[in-house]
Amino acid sequence: MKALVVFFCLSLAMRYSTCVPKQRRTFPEDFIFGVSTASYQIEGAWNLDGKGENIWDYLTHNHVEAIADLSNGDIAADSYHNYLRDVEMLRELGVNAYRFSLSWSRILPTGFANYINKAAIDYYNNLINELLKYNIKPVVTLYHWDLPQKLQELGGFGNPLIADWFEDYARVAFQYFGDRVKFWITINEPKEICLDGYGSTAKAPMLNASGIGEYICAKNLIIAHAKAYHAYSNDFKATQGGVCGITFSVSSAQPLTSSEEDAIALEIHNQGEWAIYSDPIYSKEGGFPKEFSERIALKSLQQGYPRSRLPAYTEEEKDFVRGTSDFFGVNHYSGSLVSAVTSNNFVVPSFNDDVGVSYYTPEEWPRSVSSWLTQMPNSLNITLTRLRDRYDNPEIYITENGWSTYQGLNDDTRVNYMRAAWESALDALDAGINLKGYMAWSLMDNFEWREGYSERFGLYEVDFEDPARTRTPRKSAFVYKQLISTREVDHDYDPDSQSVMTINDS
Ligand SMILES: C[C@H]1O[C@@H](Oc2ccc([N+](=O)[O-])cc2)[C@H](O)[C@@H](O)[C@H]1O
Repeated sequence: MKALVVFFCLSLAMRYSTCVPKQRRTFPEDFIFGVSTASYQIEGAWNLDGKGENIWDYLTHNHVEAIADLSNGDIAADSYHNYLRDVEMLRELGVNAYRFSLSWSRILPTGFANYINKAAIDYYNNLINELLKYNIKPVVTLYHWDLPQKLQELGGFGNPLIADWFEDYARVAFQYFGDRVKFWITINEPKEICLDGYGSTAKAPMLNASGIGEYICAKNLIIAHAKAYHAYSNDFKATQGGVCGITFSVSSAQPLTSSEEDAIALEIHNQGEWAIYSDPIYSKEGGFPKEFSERIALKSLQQGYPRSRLPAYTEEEKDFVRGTSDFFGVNHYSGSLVSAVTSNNFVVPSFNDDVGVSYYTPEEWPRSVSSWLTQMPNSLNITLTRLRDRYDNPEIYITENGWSTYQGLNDDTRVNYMRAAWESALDALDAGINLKGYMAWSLMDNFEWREGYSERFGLYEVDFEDPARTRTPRKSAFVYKQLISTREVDHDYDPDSQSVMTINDS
């Protein structure tokens, strides 16, 4: 009888794929499930207990109009005072990792390592100890965009000395927290720091040195990362036994057509968007990607510059940087189709003009409330496959992945997006991609940079009108909790967004 049913189902399945129950696949036992946040976006306490000013404090206080809702991160989710509740939320979700960042200017108020702020050390020690009490692995980012303002006034990532300043800061972090922190991420998203902050006005410090600033930053930043990596591996790794790496934002891109021109456009896009940051570390050749470098060199000459706007890596620098990461951190959100056909209406010089491609997102792809974030089918797997093929299957952690909504607890669009991402991650695992963990962005609503609080990325909603900054789980929080406890994606599970979260500590 059973055989008959299976036969009946299988033959029908050829026409109606829904007849056969979808096979549930399982994430590996040792898979890391976490959530991510960043210091400026959640901590608040912008000037308490000796913290120094950073570039987001400076921007939001001196150019109020730069933020969509005229807000700032002065209080944000007030995690400086609410970290115990934050850890309680992590226990509710059942995650085994929490990615957060250290505020450089809280630890070193001047930016330099001449003076260490004890209150900052106490704050992060308390948070780390609370996490470890519940077996939650601290995944610590040293730099998530909040540069001390004093260092910005000295040029920030435009000044090659940033590499020394960053190494000094990293050493302080390793020294004070490395006995308990075993997973370090030096820098979050080089592209957003350099292109948005130095090549345009999308993020602080809004330098807008278009076509030049982003490339100077690209090299200085990666050398800074490498200095911190070497400091860790030379002086801390043997005794502390952790890993150290870096995280890139890598969106998903496919060619719009099967033409050779679009294939070339896709490769140039990939080189410009992320490989100019990751090739120096992960490619065998080292240094900036060849075609992109040649393209900028040629354009620079045509534009009358006596040398390329993209600074070169010396052979010594290439050797210093190559191999400086124990894993590949990926922040993945969105995707698009890339075409060689462009309007050529770009500012000159600029990164957009240098890349010279155009982007298309089909109408049917779901859209979030963020202009840049759409749900491309199978996008995570496309991205991970590309990284596997380019860099010989490195160990990969998804360090951010998430979706924005407006305020409200019923976040079905986020649930759909995350389930699709998890299925895509399972596809990647099935294909032998060396994926070790997934961290959702974000644990809770927070200050979304120039969008302020108008775009919400939290699994937990934060009431920013409430002085207590009450946190309430959204539907997606329950769905993520279900995924973590079963390690399977259950598309039928439909939690009531008002249900109460419980803690099942093991
Ligand atoms: C929502 C989070 O975005 C991260 O940054 C970005 C920005 C843009 C893209 N993109 O694909 O265009 C990806 C990631 C950021 O790291 C985090 O802080 C959040 O703001």
